[in-house]
Amino acid sequence: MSVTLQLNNLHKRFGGLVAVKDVSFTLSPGEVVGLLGPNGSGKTTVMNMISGALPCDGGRVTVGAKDITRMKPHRVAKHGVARTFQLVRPLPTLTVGENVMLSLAFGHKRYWGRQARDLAEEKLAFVGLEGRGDEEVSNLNYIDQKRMEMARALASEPEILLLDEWLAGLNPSELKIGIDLVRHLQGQGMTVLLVEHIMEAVRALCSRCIVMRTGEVIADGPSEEVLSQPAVIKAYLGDDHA
Ligand SMILES: Nc1ncnc2c1ncn2[C@@H]1O[C@H](COP(=O)(O)OP(=O)(O)OP(=O)(O)O)[C@@H](O)[C@H]1O
Repeated sequence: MSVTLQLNNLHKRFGGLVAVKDVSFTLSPGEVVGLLGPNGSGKTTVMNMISGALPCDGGRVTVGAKDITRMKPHRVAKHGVARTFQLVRPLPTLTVGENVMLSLAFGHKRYWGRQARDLAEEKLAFVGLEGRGDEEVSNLNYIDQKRMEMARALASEPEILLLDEWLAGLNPSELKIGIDLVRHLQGQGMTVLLVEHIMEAVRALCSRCIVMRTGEVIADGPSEEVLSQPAVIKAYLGDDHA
């Protein structure tokens, strides 16, 4: 895995609201970086623009030498970028395995039939759902839905993974499983951009954090350093705590 994700002056407005303003940063191959900020600061909008779910109004997104700005999500996936969503959105009429196979059919490389089925099983085993490909999606509890969401993202064989609050809503023991899974991906060299409010997870996984406030990046650097900056504490907790 060897590609760099680069954002240059990304900009997005919704009517009169500037949701993302001149956001620039680069993720080196294999980095796991936290994208933090209070509610409404623009994190998901940034993820949406990288993944092609939202067109940007200005700026550029590149993966390696390839400009992926304004590409549709399925084309972005083909350039090695996958994402999970804040809310798990399985296709309920398909089985667990079929949900993963769908991503294989439209991913980075295309797989069909037997090969897709085998690969889906492999991805499901990786996330801890070994042998459960034929189950109804409705059988899955919350952590297993999260696992399936991760398997779907991994099915497109990404080099860069965008995790949008993937760990949210997990209980403490599930959180540990989730953190371990991301760590495992980290060990394989995956580049990860992690939007997360759970600081335990951020501290466990991210050596670097980028913090946004009202659409702008206000800090970017080593996690411990960034998280102790007065401007960051103020953004989260208000003036009295800075
Ligand atoms: N589709 C949209 N239409 C209009 N406004 C939007 C839209 N999506 C986001 N916004 C606004 O843009 C701003 C940034 O939202 P965004 O969801 O990116 O923030 P966030 O940092 O991800 O927040 P959270 O942590 O709550 O998920 C907010 O003011 C939000 O209300």
